[in-house]
Order: sequence, then structure tokens, then C-alpha cells
Amino acid sequence: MIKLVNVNMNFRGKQTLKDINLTIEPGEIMVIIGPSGSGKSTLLRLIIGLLKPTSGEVWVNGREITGIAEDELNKIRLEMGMVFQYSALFDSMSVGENVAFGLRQHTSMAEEEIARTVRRKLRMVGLRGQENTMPNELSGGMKKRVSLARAIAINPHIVLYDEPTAGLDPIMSNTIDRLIVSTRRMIDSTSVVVTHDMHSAFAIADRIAMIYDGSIIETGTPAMIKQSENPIVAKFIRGAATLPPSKGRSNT
Ligand SMILES: Nc1ncnc2c1ncn2[C@@H]1O[C@H](COP(=O)(O)OP(=O)(O)OP(=O)(O)O)[C@@H](O)[C@H]1O
Repeated sequence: MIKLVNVNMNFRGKQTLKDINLTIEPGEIMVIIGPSGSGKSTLLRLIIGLLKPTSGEVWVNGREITGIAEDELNKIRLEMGMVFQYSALFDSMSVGENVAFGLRQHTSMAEEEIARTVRRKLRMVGLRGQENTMPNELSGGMKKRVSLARAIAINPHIVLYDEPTAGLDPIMSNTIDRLIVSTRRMIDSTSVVVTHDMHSAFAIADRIAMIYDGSIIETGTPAMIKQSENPIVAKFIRGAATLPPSKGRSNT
């Protein structure tokens, strides 16, 4: 379970997240939506412990992580996999080496077992037999799938996705959506997905939380969000492009 309690995050005195309270249940797919600059990625970085909140508590699998030492935090991070917005593969390593990276770093698995695990994870994401391919030979969608295979290599309890369908065509976006849902089923993970893609949000979410100007203004099932009477939510889901960017965004 992930739980944020009264979380505030300031950057250089500017309040980026305001009194965030959010509980994500085990096995749930929680999708975070909101305009550019509203604080979605900041929320993910707080959950993975890359940022410490200015105030408030962040609970991950029963541990409050804001005050713990780096080595303890690293242990908790082993329970999390992250799929980054731009895949963030190591270009000088093959696909297989990319997926094996965390296993080599953080487990004492024998090479044979690593190879078996890599094979299985690549099969899960539809990239059977691509171990020796180099990242620069892959399309954007394939890179995302390798990134997903890498994130789930150690069977994390939690998988975090930052804009998993950004830059992909609709067919590949659907493929990634299906993988997010099947990954949850196969490794029984809790998932947090940050996205601008409303089609994807409605397709995969158990619940959706909308952030606007650093505050969560609505949380609910896709059906509840679709029927929201909050005018900002209603406008956002009808066409994110028509909503003015958050006031917080100063650099765009
Ligand atoms: N390390 C940082 N230092 C200073 N300001 C930051 C930092 N990280 C984020 N911000 C600011 O916090 C605000 C929220 O940023 P964040 O990246 O969380 O938004 P977002 O909703 O994920 O946006 P996008 O959808 O464009 O990725 C922005 O105004 C951003 O400039």
C-alpha cells in the first residue's frame, strides 16, 4: 500500500504540492492526471523517495520513508519498479543486459537464472528473443516495453509509470495499456500511472486522481470521474488541451 498524508512540497518557497492525502490500495492501478506543471511527476518522485516532502508523511508498504536512512530507502526501492517517460535505457547495453541490470545489481541470482528471468520478462512484454538487440535498433514503443520488462524484472510490489504512452501512436499506446493491466495481474503489483492520455487513463484505471495546481481536486473510479461535476475535471477530461496550464508552471 502507498499512503500520502498531508504532504506539502515546496521548491524554492513555491508550493508545488498542497496538502496531498492519497491512499493507493494493494493491487490497485491508480492513475494520476492533471495539466502540465500540476505536480504529477513530483508526486511519483516522492513515492520513490527521490524527493523528501517539505512536510507530511509518505508510507510505502507499511514504512514511513521520509525520515529513513538512504540504505533503508534503497531496500524499499527494491520493491519498486519505475518506467520512465523516455524509457531511459542504457544505450550501450543490449536489451537483455538492460533487463538484467537490476538483477545483477541487487540479487545474487546465478547467470543462468538471470538469463531465464530476462527471457521470461521479455516474453511477457511481447519481445521474445530480443536479448541481443541494441536499444537504438528499437522503435519508441519497443523501448517502452523493454523499460517495462526491466522495471518488473525483480517482481516489484509497486510499479510506477511516468507517461508510459507519451509519444506513441494509438495502437502502441493500447499495447502498453494492456501490458500495464496484465503486469498488475501477473506480478500482483500496485501501480501508479502518471499520464496526460485520457483514453489510456480510462482504459486502465481502477481509480483516477486529478491534480490541479498542486492539489488533488477529485479522486474516483473512471465512471465517477466521467460524471464529475467539478468544472475543472469535466473540462480536462473533455479536452486537456483546452484547459489553461496550472499557475504553478513558470518555465513553459
Ligand atoms: N527539482 C525542482 N526544482 C524546482 N522546481 C521544480 C522541481 N521539480 C518540479 N518543479 C516545479 O514543480 C512544478 C510541478 O512539476 P511536475 O514536473 O511535478 O509537474 P507535472 O504535472 O509532472 O508536469 P508535466 O505533465 O509537464 O510533466 C513545476 O512548476 C516545476 O517547474
